[in-house]
Amino acid sequence: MLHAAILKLSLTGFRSYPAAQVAVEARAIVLTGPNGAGKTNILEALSFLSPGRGLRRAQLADVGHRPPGAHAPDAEGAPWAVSAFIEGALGEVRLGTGYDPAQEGGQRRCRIDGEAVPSANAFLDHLKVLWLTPEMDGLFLGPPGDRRRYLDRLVLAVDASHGTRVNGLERALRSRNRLLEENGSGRFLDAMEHEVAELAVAVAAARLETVARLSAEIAAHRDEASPFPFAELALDGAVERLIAQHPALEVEDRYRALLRDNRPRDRAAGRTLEGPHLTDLSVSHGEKRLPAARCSTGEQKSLLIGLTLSHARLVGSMQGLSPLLLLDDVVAYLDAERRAGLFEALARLGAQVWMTGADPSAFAALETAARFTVAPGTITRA
Ligand SMILES: Nc1ncnc2c1ncn2[C@@H]1O[C@H](COP(=O)(O)OP(=O)(O)OP(=O)(O)O)[C@@H](O)[C@H]1O
Repeated sequence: MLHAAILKLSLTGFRSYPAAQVAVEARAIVLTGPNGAGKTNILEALSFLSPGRGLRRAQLADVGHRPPGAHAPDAEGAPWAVSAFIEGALGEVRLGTGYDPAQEGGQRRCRIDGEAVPSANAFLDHLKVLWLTPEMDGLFLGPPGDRRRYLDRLVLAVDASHGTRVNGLERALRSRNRLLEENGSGRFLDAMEHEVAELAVAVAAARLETVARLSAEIAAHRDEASPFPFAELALDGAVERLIAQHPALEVEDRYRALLRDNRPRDRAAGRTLEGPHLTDLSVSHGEKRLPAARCSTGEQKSLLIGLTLSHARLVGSMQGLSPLLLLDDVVAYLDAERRAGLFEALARLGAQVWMTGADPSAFAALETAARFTVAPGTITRA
């Protein structure tokens, strides 16, 4: 299998970095430095080499560099850019992305080898970026929306058109809700619900397919010695239930009928009360057969690490190219056995992995890693 890799990364006006450059040739990259030094900022920059708002789900205007002590920035923020020379699915290529409030629209701009592309979706042909951050620790206890977003990122990495589908569904639902509120004509509502149902079934089917593939990937490796528990996954939602119970050809009609029947209820609620926009991803600890939310904090963390590794294997085997992995502050919290298990799993995966931590000694066992020291505004080879 081929392995995607960042060869060179350049940041301009990005978070704590007025300008920074990093050249790497290793499979494992370790960034260490004190709290607040700017380690996560580097991972965030890499996460912008994929669709979406990066691993912090940031507003574009917040990302541009603010010099220390500067007055509060204006709402539009400062321009910023991330550029990476990578070895990807189609060979060596330069991916560039950034934001400039002076440019019309204030959208994120993306380029491949200097040529503008419509969106970061185009990056998926070259590179998949997966991440695990401390903010995801609460995933199993938090609201379903967080798990749905997590699920959709899992799907997006194996099915590049999923983002467009999900956005389309959200737009169509907003239009339906507006029509209901305005007491729009039945004919318009019929047409809108037709669109909602088509997109809803496509979104639910793509999620179910990814969950099935991921479950198969987990099952294929569950007998391997690993310090990370295997996860059992399921989707809980109205359309998923229809897909499980009825022939594929009937599902869209049935969901459309449900929407029609629910009009009075949905109008009163001001939103659509059933559909894949409310689906939940349920995760259980495989050996213990216990919902993840009832596992200990450490077990939940281990489950997430195991899921991330399985997902990375799945993405790699589907694309023939292992993804880039970003592990923010993951290693420090693991005991020695789990740490060794993680390093072994990463070596087997072969993917390029960027890891952060405050304490360099946590990474001592990674003999071939490229090590960098991060301080406010700078990143230097250790
Ligand atoms: N737009 C910005 N301009 C300048 N500095 C910023 C901007 N956004 C965030 N920062 C600074 O970046 C720093 C946080 O960086 P980051 O989260 O990468 O730290 P870290 O090294 O990962 O820390 P920890 O070990 O605590 O996780 C903070 O000091 C914050 O003030």
